[in-house]
Amino acid sequence: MKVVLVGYGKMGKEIEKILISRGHEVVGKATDAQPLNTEMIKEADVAIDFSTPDSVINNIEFLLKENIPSVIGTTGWNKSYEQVKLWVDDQNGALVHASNFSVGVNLFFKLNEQLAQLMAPYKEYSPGITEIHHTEKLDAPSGTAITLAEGIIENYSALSDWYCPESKTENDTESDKKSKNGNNLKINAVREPDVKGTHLIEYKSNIDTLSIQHEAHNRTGFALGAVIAAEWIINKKGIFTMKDVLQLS
Ligand SMILES: NC(=O)C1=CN([C@@H]2O[C@H](COP(=O)(O)OP(=O)(O)OC[C@H]3O[C@@H](n4cnc5c(N)ncnc54)[C@H](O)[C@@H]3O)[C@@H](O)[C@H]2O)C=CC1
Ligand SMILES: O=C(O)C1=N[C@H](C(=O)O)C[C@H](O)C1
Repeated sequence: MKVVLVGYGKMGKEIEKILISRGHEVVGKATDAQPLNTEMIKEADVAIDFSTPDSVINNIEFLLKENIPSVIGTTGWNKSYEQVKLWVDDQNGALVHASNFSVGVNLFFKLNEQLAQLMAPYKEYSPGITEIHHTEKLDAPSGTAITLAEGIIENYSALSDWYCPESKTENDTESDKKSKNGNNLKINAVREPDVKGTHLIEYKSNIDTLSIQHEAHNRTGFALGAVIAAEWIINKKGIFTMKDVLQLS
């Protein structure tokens, strides 16, 4: 397949290696210096976007108008989800998005939901999420941590929402940062040099702590998952997630 890379940073470069190893061709690379344009997508079968929270919505709108199926890995745009869904429907387009494209994290999402169901009756335990990423990351909490929080909240009736004291990009008002009432799940967002992505779920009581963790050792899993999603989305119509690609629903 012929692919346009939208964003050619840490992830764009990793995806290029996987594309070439699977016999695909990169026909365009959009960056902040050279944004998407009609010339760049002329030959493309599909676009893979790992850009920035500020640029991704314009990129999605452009790709839908140009009828190019897209894989969206960029995080930090959850508040625009309903708008994007409408655009996909209106344009009869094709888009697959995921806060995390790695197979390991998608299995971890399932495990997280099952653990929340198991823990829900035991009120002596308090759940919490910690995510650790590299210091260049623009959004906090991570998209993966938000998906994990939603998975807990859906299966754990004592919780109604999440909050993150270090919140950036979307929930960045002072009231969001302080909204730590009893029904809210705390996400700690930690930034350390060169960390690829670690997510820790803990249920703490006075007696003990139960925990599950996913730690990415490199970016290969994210990139491979995104390429598998690109191979899958061609000739489909609608809005999908990695759950659909992996048939984990
Ligand atoms: N869903 C997943 O599995 C994963 C998602 N991500 C997400 O992917 C995104 C990118 O991550 P990195 O590659 O680490 O960031 P990065 O900072 O290394 O690269 C970002 C790229 O976006 C480009 N860019 C900026 N404005 C643009 C525009 N208007 N049009 C096109 N490109 C533009 C920059 O020039 C740069 O090449 C982040 O939102 C991150 O959270 C990262 C890893 C895995
Ligand atoms: O920015 C990153 O690096 C990552 N972002 C994604 C997220 O926000 O969850 C996925 C992964 O954790 C790496």
